[in-house]
Amino acid sequence: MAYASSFDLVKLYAPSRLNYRKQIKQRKQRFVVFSSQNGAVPTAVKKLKVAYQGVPGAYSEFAAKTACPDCTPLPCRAFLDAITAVEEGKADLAVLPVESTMEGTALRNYDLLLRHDLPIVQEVSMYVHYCLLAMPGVQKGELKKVISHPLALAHCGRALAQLGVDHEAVEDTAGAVELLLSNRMLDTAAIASSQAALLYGLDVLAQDVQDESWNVTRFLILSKDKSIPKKNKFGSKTSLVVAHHTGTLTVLLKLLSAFSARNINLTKLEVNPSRTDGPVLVLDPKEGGPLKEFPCVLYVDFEGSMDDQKIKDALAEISEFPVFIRTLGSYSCDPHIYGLQ
Ligand SMILES: O=C(O)C(=O)Cc1ccccc1
Repeated sequence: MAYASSFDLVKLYAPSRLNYRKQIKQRKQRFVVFSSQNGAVPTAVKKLKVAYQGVPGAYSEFAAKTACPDCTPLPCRAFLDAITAVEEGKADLAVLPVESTMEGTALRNYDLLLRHDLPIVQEVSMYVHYCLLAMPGVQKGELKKVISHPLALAHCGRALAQLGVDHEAVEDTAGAVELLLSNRMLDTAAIASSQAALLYGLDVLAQDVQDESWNVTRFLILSKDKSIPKKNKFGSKTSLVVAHHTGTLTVLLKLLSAFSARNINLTKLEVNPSRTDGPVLVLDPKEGGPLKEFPCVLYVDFEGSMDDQKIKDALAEISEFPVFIRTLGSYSCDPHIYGLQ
């Protein structure tokens, strides 16, 4: 299992509830010492650092370890910080959740993809099942509030309505758990994974609290390295953004005709018009800044790589139109849906 090692560590250094922060620190230190004893420092140095938003136990951390089982996950406060960590060379890769079966595209995270120049090098899809967690001994009837990541709150709307308590968004699911612990909140629950319950020593008040049992989130792994990753047995996939100032319908027709003429299979096609907060901003890596403004962009994923001639031909045909096309990355297809255990 991709993340078995982290749970072994949890057992070894199971945090006592009062001393949690200190224990986590010790856990990290012990881990580094452990690495350097086994083949000296290079083992630790060579490990890829994968930046993710959240604290240990966040779903993005599981995605990082699934994509890259030997990596050292680097917790970051916000998704933007994870991206900046890669841009500044503090991490090798960043993990970004971009869509979920229940909520569709995470537009804010897509905005980050568009505004930065970090190619997608891998995709990971994971089942996301949530638990309602509280401080040991707290009963459901004592709850006044539930806190979690906005996506998790959205995925659990029905359970929240049934509970009939307030809810509040915080940075990430595991961060919500940490907040409960550090403030000893006895009237508040967190929505997070069962692994976060284990890791932080909280009680599980309810399991599978998401509205749908089939809840899959797709994460993208970003890198600074611009070379196209090698194909695997499932072939390649490419993500593009097609931005334009003209009629969306005409651009869509042009795109569909160029792809269908070459039997290129689309796996995502989404029209994203500008929102109330202004036009969609897209970085043109050839020109650097400033960001280009568009009233509408299309998100397009398809099977094939930018190395394939028929893909190049299709894009050349679409480019006869006044559109701005940016490749977000060609990467190996991964049709597998991973679980947390
Ligand atoms: O908050 C987390 O744990 C995250 O990693 C973000 C997230 C939240 C809900 C589903 C997938 C990712």
